[in-house]
Amino acid sequence: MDPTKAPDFKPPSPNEELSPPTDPQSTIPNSDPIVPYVLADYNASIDAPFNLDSIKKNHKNSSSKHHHKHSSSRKNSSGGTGTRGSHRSQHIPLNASDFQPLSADVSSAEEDTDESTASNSTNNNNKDSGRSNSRTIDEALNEQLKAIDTGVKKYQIADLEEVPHGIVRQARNFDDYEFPTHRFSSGLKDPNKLPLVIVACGSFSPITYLHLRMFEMALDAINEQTRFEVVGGYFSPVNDTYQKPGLAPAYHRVRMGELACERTSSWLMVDAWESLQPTYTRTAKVLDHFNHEINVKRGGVSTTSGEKVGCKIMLLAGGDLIESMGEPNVWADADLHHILGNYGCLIVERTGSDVRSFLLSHDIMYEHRRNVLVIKQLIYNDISSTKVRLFIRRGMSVQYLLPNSVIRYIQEHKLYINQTEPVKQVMGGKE
Ligand SMILES: Nc1ncnc2c1ncn2[C@@H]1O[C@H](COP(=O)(O)OP(=O)(O)OP(=O)(O)O)[C@@H](O)[C@H]1O
Ligand SMILES: NC(=O)c1ccc[n+]([C@@H]2O[C@H](COP(=O)(O)O)[C@@H](O)[C@H]2O)c1
Repeated sequence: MDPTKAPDFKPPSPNEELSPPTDPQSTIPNSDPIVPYVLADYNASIDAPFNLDSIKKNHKNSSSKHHHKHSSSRKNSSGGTGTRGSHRSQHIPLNASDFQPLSADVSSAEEDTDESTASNSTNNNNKDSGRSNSRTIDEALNEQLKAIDTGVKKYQIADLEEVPHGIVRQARNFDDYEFPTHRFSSGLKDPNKLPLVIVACGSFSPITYLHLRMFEMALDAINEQTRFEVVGGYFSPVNDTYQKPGLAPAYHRVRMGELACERTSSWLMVDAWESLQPTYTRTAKVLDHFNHEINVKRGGVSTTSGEKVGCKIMLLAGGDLIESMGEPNVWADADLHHILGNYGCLIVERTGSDVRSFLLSHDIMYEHRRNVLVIKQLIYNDISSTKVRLFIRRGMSVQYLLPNSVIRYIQEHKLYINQTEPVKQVMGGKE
């Protein structure tokens, strides 16, 4: 847990500012904030009814603004949105009156806007637009409500545990490393959404059902509360030089992650890049690596029309990790601005941590609050890897805390049985 123990960790001295990663910020897409709310609006629904006429008006205004601003440089990450980029899909509404039309209305609204010199005949076709638009909206809303499929979705069924099938493996050394994309959706399914990749950094020693659940909770929150579409999810196990007590060798942690992802999920992957680095890599740099692989090397993600757009990358973390951002000398301010401003954070609430109060009290977090989505655990899960390691050491059952394939791997490789972590620390540390 304590990065100050990493061999290359240098606490920032009062006179020295730890610089953010050196990757050019220009490669990070100008993605909009994850949460278009201010805290005061917290319970307002992003999908509240909207006024199509005002959308058209706003869209016209903003499109003309876009034409002028097209070449303008990137805005301050904490600043407003909606004026950057000329493409509709890069616009995330900030106010209820600013919402995009439902999918059924997008094309007509857009056609109207794009053809700013629209002929009279087009206008004539739309002469009873007020009435027909509101009818269309109601119809579309009803259709959408009907279309919300209830029940367990096919992709959520975790029945792969006992099915014998191969595991996509990451290389054991950096020379053979390849960025895993076998479950990455290269294209968006919804024309109204923006692509998002979720990255969880941590020890994962071992990976547990809580770590896997975190992604599912994040997926639900993103689908329900934002205009983003998740196109991939990655675990990035920390490097061995992190030297946290109980850290199994990175090779094993990566393999356990792969087993867990491949056998219980249909969309999660493990990226070994961080674990294969010669030294500890700060989280800001890890996110830059994902940006490089997805947005620089692959050019982003295709929309339904085949055009490529930049993919937002967000850090998924538990409340404890976020609270560590307030501890002295653990995170450099420049890194926090980089992570929260250029990427963003999905924070899963953890028992015992008051994330919302922390968000209010932490200046940098508060500054970037629109890029932070706090995810409430509706069913509390507090499985701790530390306790799992203790149970294994004591010969106790860990069944139903982690996937069977991971339990078998631990048995086969005799992991965690000879650990020397002080029991007091294990039992006291997470409470
Ligand atoms: N109970 C929990 N609720 C929410 N997030 C959690 C919980 N446990 C771990 N996390 C998050 O999972 C990520 C990976 O954490 P980590 O590998 O340290 O798991 P852990 O179970 O806390 O491990 P350890 O017990 O070894 O510290 C971190 O972002 C951490 O905040
Ligand atoms: N300065 C930093 O970049 C910094 C500080 C603390 C933790 N972290 C990361 O957070 C994660 C913490 O994981 P644990 O909860 O397992 O300790 C690790 O991936 C670690 O690299 C990064």
